[in-house]
Amino acid sequence: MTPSPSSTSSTETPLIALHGVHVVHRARSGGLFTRDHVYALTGADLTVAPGETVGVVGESGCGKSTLAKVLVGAERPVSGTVLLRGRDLWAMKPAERRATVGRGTGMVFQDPSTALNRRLPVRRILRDPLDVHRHGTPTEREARVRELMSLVGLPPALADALPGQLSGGQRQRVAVARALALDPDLVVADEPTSALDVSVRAQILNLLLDLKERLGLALVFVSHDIQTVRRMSDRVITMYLGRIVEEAPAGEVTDRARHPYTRALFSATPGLLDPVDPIPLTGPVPSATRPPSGCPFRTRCWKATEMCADAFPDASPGTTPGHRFRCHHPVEEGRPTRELVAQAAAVTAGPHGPTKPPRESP
Ligand SMILES: Nc1ncnc2c1ncn2[C@@H]1O[C@H](COP(=O)(O)OP(=O)(O)OP(=O)(O)O)[C@@H](O)[C@H]1O
Repeated sequence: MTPSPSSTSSTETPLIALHGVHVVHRARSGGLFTRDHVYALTGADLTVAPGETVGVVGESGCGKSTLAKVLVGAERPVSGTVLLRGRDLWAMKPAERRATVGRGTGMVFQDPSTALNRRLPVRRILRDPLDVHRHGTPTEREARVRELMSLVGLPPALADALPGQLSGGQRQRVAVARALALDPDLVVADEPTSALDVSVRAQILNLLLDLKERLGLALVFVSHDIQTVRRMSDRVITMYLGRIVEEAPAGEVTDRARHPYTRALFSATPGLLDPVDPIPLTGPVPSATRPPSGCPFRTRCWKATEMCADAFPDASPGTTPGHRFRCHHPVEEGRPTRELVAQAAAVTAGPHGPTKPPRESP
């Protein structure tokens, strides 16, 4: 999508902007590289404004984690630019990039058990980024560690605990504190609660929202849990097979989304819409090593025509600011989901038969 002022909430410089970003991996099979390539992210354009919360949804393997890693400079695009406060990350020398990314962004990963060094006590885990980036004096670093623990609700007594001695929720609080150590403007949380017990998920989500408000952070939140993404975000990005196909204000994304895939995805989320069957789609998700030409969703889309095979559509604006979609045959404005279910059911009985988009478990 061509970046436009509509993709940020105001005319201020975006905190981070991706322009035409492509990420391609060598495919692996049984641990060995093959000759195939995985098109993990294709032509991604995205801006995040200071203080904004952007949710990212899409089926497994659509490129959400890749997008998250690109945003924190952990994945180098094969082409395209990543601008942090207007500065091109990949045009910088490595040391400058590490410093810029380290101070400007923080990342919270899915599983704190693997993301934290098991041999280091909490105090050392939190000091590490401060030491690496030579933040203040040693005394100030110790004070910052205490401040971070208090910020995320960890009692000081846990400073000498090892990750293995903490509960899952406490470990994720340590991971959040580490992401905040250098006072970043942007935190990217990639499935921050999916490895946690259901009972502590809400606590971690509330912590992230609270910190975001108190510290004025921008938050990019990747999750399979569509309900939560919608509740937490200002804007929701829908991805399909490496492409950003729609971005919409969170209040619009359920039944005012214009991309057929977004509508199908949300129709398959239990409890989100009035009782309505999922929109049936044709066949499985194609392989990311051989994405269909043009619009990658066309092989499953009930609205696809020949033109969808020719070119990936340009971005079209929705009627509200911040709403953009890429579809040759968008869903008509305001068309109820139940009518789309009937429409799709009438055309998806192809050779593969209709399939439901998979229900992603929270
Ligand atoms: N390092 C890598 N080497 C090879 N392929 C990769 C690598 N990282 C990701 N991929 C592939 O790139 C595609 C996008 O992966 P990514 O992890 O970004 O998707 P995702 O939407 O986050 O998936 P999930 O929801 O399952 O975590 C997938 O096909 C994945 O198998």
